[in-house]
Parts: sequence; C-alpha cells; structure tokens
Amino acid sequence: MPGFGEPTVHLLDDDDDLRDALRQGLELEGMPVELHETGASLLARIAHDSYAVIVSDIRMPGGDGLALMKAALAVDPTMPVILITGHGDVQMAVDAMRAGAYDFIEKPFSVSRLYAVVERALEKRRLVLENRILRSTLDDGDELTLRLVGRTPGIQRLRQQIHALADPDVDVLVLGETGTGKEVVARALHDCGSRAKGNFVAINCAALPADIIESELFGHEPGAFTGASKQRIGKLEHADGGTIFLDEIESMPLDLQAKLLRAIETRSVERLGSNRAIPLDLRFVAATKTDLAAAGREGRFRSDLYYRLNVVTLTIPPLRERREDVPLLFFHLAREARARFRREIPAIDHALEMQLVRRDWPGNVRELRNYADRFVLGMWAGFDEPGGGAVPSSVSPPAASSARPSESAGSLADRLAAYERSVIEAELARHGGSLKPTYEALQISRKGLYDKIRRLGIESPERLEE
Ligand SMILES: Nc1ncnc2c1ncn2[C@@H]1O[C@H](COP(=O)(O)OP(=O)(O)OP(=O)(O)O)[C@@H](O)[C@H]1O
Repeated sequence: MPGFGEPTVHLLDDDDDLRDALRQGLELEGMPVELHETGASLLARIAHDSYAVIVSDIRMPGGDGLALMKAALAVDPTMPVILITGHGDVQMAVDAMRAGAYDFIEKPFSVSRLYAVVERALEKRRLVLENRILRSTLDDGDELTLRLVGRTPGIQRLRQQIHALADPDVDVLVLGETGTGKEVVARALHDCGSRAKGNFVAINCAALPADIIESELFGHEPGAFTGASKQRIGKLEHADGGTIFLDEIESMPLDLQAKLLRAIETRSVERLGSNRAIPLDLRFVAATKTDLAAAGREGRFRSDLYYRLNVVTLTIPPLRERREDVPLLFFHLAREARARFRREIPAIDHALEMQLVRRDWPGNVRELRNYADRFVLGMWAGFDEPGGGAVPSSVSPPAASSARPSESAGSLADRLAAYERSVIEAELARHGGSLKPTYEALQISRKGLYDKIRRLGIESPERLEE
C-alpha cells in the first residue's frame, strides 16, 4: 500500500541544468522529486510506485514525451502527466491534452508557474489515492468491509465468518481485547442476517450494578420489588425478533448467570415478579475480553454457561497482531472524524504512519480512534506515554530548543544567531528535513528559510542535497 505522504514528482528532461534547477525549485517547496534521464527509467519506477506525478519535456533527443505519457497512462490512467512544450508549439500542446495530459506548460516558464501546476496535480493525486484506498476496502462493494476495516488475513477471515454465521440462528461468543471491535462484530452479525429487521439491543454487564442488571435484562411487573411501581419490559424482550448483545459477560453476577442460562436454553423470559414464561425468538451474542474457561475454573463464571456460549466463537486479533491494518484504520477513522467535526485531515506523512504502525495500541481501535479524533481536531501533541513521541507537524507547537540563548557565549548577535539556528534545526528535524512544513511552522517565507539556512550554516537537509 502506498504511503499517505506526498506523491513523488518524477521529472524527465534531457537538459541537465534545467532538470536540476526545476528539482531545486520544487524541493524548496517541500515536494519529493526524482530525476530521470530516460523515459525507461521513469516507467520502471512508476511500475512499482504509481503514487506519482510526472513532469516531462515533450521533445527530447532520446525520446518522445507523448509516447512516455501514453505508456504511463497505461500503467495508471489516473496519473497526472504535465508536459513541457516548446514556445508557440500550440498544436503539440493540443495533441498532448487530447491524449490525456493533465496540463502542459510552455517554455520558458518560471519555477513558480511549474510549482502551481504541480501542486494542483499533487492534490488530484492525493484525492485519487484516498478514494482508491476506501474503494479497495470495499472488496467487491461489500458493506461489511467499510464497517470492519482491515485487510490483514485475521480481519478478512473474520468478515468471512460473519457472513457465514449471519443467517444460521446460532448464538455466538465474540472474543477480543478491549476496543478491538467486539460490538462492531456483534452488530455486523445482526445486520448481515435476516434478523436485521428486528432490534439490536446491547447491554454492558460491567456498566450496571448487579441489582439493576436483573430488571434491565428480564424486566419486572409492578410491585416486584420496592420502587417497581410500573411494569417494565426488559432488554431480552426488546430484542425479541432481533439480537441481544451481552458485552463483558464475565461481569455478570453468578446468580444471574444461572438465570441467563435458563433464558438461553428455554428461549423464554420471566419478568421479575411473574412466573409467566414469555417465549422469545432472538439470537444471543456475548462478548468477553477475559479467559472464560479460566474464570470458570476459578469459580467466577459458571462452566455450564461457558459451554453453552462457547459453541461458536469469533476471535478478533488485537491491533499489535495486525499492524498493517493500522494506517488504513487511522485513515478511515480520520475520515469519520472529518465528517463529525467538519475539519480537514492534516497531512499524514510517512514518519507518522511508521510511528502509528510501531505502537502497540493497548486500547486497540478505540484508542486509535481517539488519536484520529485529536489529530483531525489539531489537538495531538504526541503519544500520551513517555517515549511515545509522534508529533504530527501540522499540530505541534514549535520545538523547544536544546540550546537556549543564555547558554551560548559571545555577543548578543552571536547568541541570537545560535538560538535561531537551533530553533530552525529542531523544526527541520521534526519535519524530517522537509522545507515546506518547516517554514510554515516557523511562519516565515520559503526564501526567508532558505536564506537563514545559508546564513546560519545549517547543514543542508537531505532533500536539498544534490
Ligand atoms: N475493524 C474496525 N473498523 C472500523 N472501526 C472499528 C473497527 N474495530 C473497532 N472499530 C471502532 O472502534 C471503537 C471500539 O469498538 P467496539 O466498541 O466495538 O470495541 P469493543 O471490543 O466492543 O470494546 P470493549 O472491549 O470496551 O467492549 C468503535 O468506535 C468502533 O466503531
């Protein structure tokens, strides 16, 4: 899967000087650029990584820009190709546009003109990628893949199991650590099957006090206990015709476990204060993050209920066992956050993606979702625990400098220069040597940053090196 960072600008021109000047101009704007002397090398590159924009001269001694463009569009018809035409070469420009060029630019041109065209093309490329990733999660237009996002084998298997279990009326036990998506799976089971017309009723057994769970689940008749003035229909009855989801089933009090087992086996419920059994047609889906067998051995969970629930189980792997899903999920959750908060998604660069993948995510998708929300709200200043360290460029405050002005020796001018230098170096390091986010964060112009880099003798960031 391509990264979500910047697409690469592939530049092909037979004029060495022009090529280098263009590269420097675009790199100063923070665009990743790769130079090519031949169309063949360019095509070989994009065959492996088509997350790219092409800028090519149309007339070259060793090749033809139009032919190159056609070959590139054969690799990926959505690839933006910008062709450089000779002055007054109107017919050539028209032909290029007809043949599918994204735009053309007439010689002589300024770097800023090229930058403007490439910037638009990059934007288009990003959008195409976004849509492609989302569509690819759909796997043949399947609704479930948009809800249960992930492409790792564990998640693909889970989706197949959900489809397979959607209609047979079996009860299901969902296993997974906190925040892995157990409720998502339970809802998917409900929505994919014929019970979708009925209610999906969820109850978290850990969230309610023991004495309340009973009447919540089973309902009660008036006068069943002190304070029960009216009849109350319980969650099990509400779920009649649909699905009851019993989350954190391990927290169910032992005496209620026996009553629940009876309800499961007899498919009926007795409200508190009544002996009348009300027949139910519902599916039980229970979920737990603990080892119920061990809880059974320790006397905390009834073994008979465990065996009854454990007939069909679905296991959701934790995020640390499916790290490849993390960028996709983060992107999906950020898009959800964008819709919820009506904010744009800041750029997700490669460095951030790597940090997301490396993290263990003890709170799983729920924790990832919190970070995606904060990221979109511009309120993420790094991971919570010490050493976590991801600091998305667009939301981070300027780096605290290691060299404070008072620590450097010499004149006021020297000390200020040392301080300025350390601030810029820290900011450059924070952005992986990329200039654009650096001068934006420092709120100075591109030229201003470039001048300071030269004046202060700051080591050229990698991207500026020849
Ligand atoms: N594969 C997934 N794709 C998209 N969103 C997901 C996925 N898995 C989980 N989520 C989202 O993560 C959050 C937590 O999911 P959910 O509440 O289902 O977890 P859980 O395992 O039931 O949590 P708990 O253990 O606390 O009961 C929800 O916002 C859910 O929409």
